[in-house]
Amino acid sequence: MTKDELTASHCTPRKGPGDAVPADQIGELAQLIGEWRVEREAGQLQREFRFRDFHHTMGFVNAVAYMANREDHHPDLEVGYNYCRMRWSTHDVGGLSLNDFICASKVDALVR
Ligand SMILES: C[C@H](O)[C@H](O)[C@H]1CNC2=NC(N)=NC(=O)C2=N1
Repeated sequence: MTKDELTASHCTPRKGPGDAVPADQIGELAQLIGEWRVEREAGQLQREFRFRDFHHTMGFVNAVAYMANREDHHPDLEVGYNYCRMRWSTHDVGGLSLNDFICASKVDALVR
């Protein structure tokens, strides 16, 4: 898969351990979202974004929220004046599903 294909993909319902990304496929997907930290043990993707001020931070957060609602897949956010720390994981899978990589890639496209 290419980065563009990942970004253009959409989330689908993924439930249960059978929908987790197999360990031997995580590396290949991780290469496509190189700015994210892939925490295999915790089963999550994490990235920190920095902004000029609160207006820019919240513009980004709102764009992410809009995308997440459309995809029905939602990040954990830690937001401050000029930063947003973001984590993606799939609760229904208990770790990483393809949905997490899709959404991380879509977020990358917002700040490109
Ligand atoms: C029914 C609905 O698809 C699920 O509750 C979705 C909503 N958003 C979600 N977001 C995340 N991050 N993980 C989930 O498992 C999840 N499940």
